[in-house]
Amino acid sequence: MSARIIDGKAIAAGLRAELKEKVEAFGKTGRTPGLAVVLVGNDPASAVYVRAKARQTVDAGMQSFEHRLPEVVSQDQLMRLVETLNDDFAVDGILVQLPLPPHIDATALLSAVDPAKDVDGFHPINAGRLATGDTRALSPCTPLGCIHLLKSVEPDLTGAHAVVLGRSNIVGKPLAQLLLGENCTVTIAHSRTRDIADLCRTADVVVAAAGQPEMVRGDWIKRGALVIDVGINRIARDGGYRLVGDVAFDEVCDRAGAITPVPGGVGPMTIAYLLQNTLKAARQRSGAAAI
Ligand SMILES: Nc1nc2c(c(=O)[nH]1)N[C@@H](CN(C=O)c1ccc(C(=O)N[C@@H](CCC(=O)O)C(=O)O)cc1)CN2
Repeated sequence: MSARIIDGKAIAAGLRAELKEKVEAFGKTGRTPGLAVVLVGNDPASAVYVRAKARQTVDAGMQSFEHRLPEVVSQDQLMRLVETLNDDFAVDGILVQLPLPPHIDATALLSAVDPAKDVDGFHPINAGRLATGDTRALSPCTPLGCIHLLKSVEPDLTGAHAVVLGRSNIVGKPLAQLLLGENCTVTIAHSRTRDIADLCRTADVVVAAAGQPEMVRGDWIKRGALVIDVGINRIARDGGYRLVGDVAFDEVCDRAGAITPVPGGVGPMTIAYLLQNTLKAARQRSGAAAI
């Protein structure tokens, strides 16, 4: 059996088309949603993602504000920029692109973002809202994208055993909360988990967000399980570079019921949900009903 391939690129394009119509409708209230993105330093991958975010924001009919700062920017300068964006009425969403240089205290900076504009969903208030099931939560974009991809194959995940590989604040922990909200039984596994392959073999859903190239092997996967690959790893192969996920794709394809590819799986959904969160923030700030 070969797994169904979940086409995140196409699903994200569909989401953005729907969003554009909602943005147009929101525009009738007299406002255009605005997203501010802060990029620090010269990381080439971050520059690509920020360019894609700005382009897709404008394509969706929203305003894009880009702030590029040199690698040597100070914590104080960044804190002041965030405060300025918090106070700017035209800015509905603020995103600080990660990773930040090591001299920056990312936790302090992300906690300075107004929770109402925190379209990355990284602020402790939004993490708390997600954990308590508060619908006002702005939740992290990659986990939202993962849930959407899973539900495109299996709309009702009730009772499924989901194993999340990785416990980051950005993906693993919020994804576990979202899966609980879908009535899954959730296990979070990490680098200290024992017998991780055996654990995965009990899973109906495996989400790999461990940052380890091709860590999940074919014989870890129960036949018919759904596999979501969050990893994006650039590895040297055949004299060049190749993008691979945290899942050994060809092996897992032989056993899984459905699987996301890398590239073209979870990645495009992250930006689609950033745009969704920006509209949600704009609507909540203007007192309109949440999307
Ligand atoms: N503030 C944030 N920083 C980072 C986040 C985030 O959600 N918020 N996530 C990642 C980077 N990221 C968005 O910022 C992101 C990563 C990958 C993709 C994507 O579409 N990837 C393509 C492959 C592109 C390539 O060739 O590299 C794919 O998977 O098809 C979009 C967004 C870390 N930082």
